[in-house]
Amino acid sequence: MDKQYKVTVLPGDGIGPEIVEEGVKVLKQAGKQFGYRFQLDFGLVGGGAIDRVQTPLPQETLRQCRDADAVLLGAVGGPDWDQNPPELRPEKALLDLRKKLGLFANLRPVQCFPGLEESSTLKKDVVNGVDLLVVRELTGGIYFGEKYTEKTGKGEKATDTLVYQEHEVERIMRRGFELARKRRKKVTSVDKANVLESSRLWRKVAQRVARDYPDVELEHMLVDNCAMQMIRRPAEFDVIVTENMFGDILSDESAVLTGSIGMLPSASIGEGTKGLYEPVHGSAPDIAGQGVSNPVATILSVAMMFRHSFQDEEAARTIEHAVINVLAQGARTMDVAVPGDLALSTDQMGDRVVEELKKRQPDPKIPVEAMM
Ligand SMILES: NC(=O)C1=CN([C@@H]2O[C@H](COP(=O)(O)OP(=O)(O)OC[C@H]3O[C@@H](n4cnc5c(N)ncnc54)[C@H](O)[C@@H]3O)[C@@H](O)[C@H]2O)C=CC1
Ligand SMILES: CC(C)CC(=O)C(=O)O
Ligand SMILES: [Mg+2]
Repeated sequence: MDKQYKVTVLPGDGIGPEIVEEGVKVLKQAGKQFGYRFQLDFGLVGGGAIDRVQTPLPQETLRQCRDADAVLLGAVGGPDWDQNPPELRPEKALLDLRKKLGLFANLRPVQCFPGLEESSTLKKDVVNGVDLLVVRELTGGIYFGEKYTEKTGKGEKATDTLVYQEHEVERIMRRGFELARKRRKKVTSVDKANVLESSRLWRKVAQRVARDYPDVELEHMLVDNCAMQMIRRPAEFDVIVTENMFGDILSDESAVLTGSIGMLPSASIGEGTKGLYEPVHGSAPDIAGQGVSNPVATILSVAMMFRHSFQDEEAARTIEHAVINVLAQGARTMDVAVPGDLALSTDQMGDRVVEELKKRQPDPKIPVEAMM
């Protein structure tokens, strides 16, 4: 009897549709190999939704996502909508979706895969062996606080507020410690406690939660220092737990460790198994429509979907190994190619992963300890 799941697919804007197409290919192939029957529902989101139905997150899309076991999203945004008012910004769809689905934990694994050390602009011995996980709080902080602009005698004044409640910090911190337990048992809690009140609460909660995990080491690091250490000695990090905006910025920075932002997947999860899976990058308007974008971040996000939403570590691992193998064979899209490489197009890269996946039957020798 096949395992049945509903997956809502939201391609979005810019390179979104092209990378999602490759993600769906891999989803279908892995589904075939591991005994799944998927119901795929495609929906509108972001700029495309604004153009069609005058809202970035249509009610119908929200319903499709609520109804699904998992959501696969490409990216939203682009210059066409940059001058829109806040309610009509494509990015608002993402914030609303995360909040309304209760997806407070954003997991962003960062690994430098064998062979890609050359693609990083950092020295080989710095990126060698990098394997860290950014656990980013996703439904609080400055992205969700009250914001407004007012006119004053001295010109316009703009306000954004950064608010965290203790329970919001506690649940993300616990998630980070639980994940660290399955990894190398170290949590780096990143804050700006020398300046911000919300960071002082963050640090206090981190210390309290740490008492329940005596087997996990806790270190605190200020975010400015973390930004430096991440490209100075990245292999020393295991799990980084941090608030929404710091996590957003640090995870883009970590792309340098992997060779490209096109290599970074993410899973946004809450209390249950429902999740939203999307690459860390945006809609890349500068390369959209050329068929040169890297679909690996989206494909690895599909692997995370198998791991978290379908609780299928073996299928997740098999997809990840297929990616690792094709990279080891020299398959590269433009963003990770080095001089001498013949860069593959987006769909050629997706096809290579699918072909590699077909070769691998479920492999009992794959270690089952969780990657994240
Ligand atoms: N989750 C989402 O939907 C996100 C959306 N955005 C939106 O995307 C738009 C563009 O934002 P940017 O700041 O330019 O960030 P971006 O991540 O879209 O692009 C930054 C750079 O990375 C490159 N890049 C990104 N993904 C790539 C891939 N898969 N393969 C190869 N190269 C890739 C781009 O070509 C660009 O040079 C904006 O409207 C922004 O608001 C930004 C971040 C996240
Ligand atoms: C609202 C998004 C565009 C924020 C972002 O850059 C991200 O989640 O990575
Ligand atoms: Mg971002």
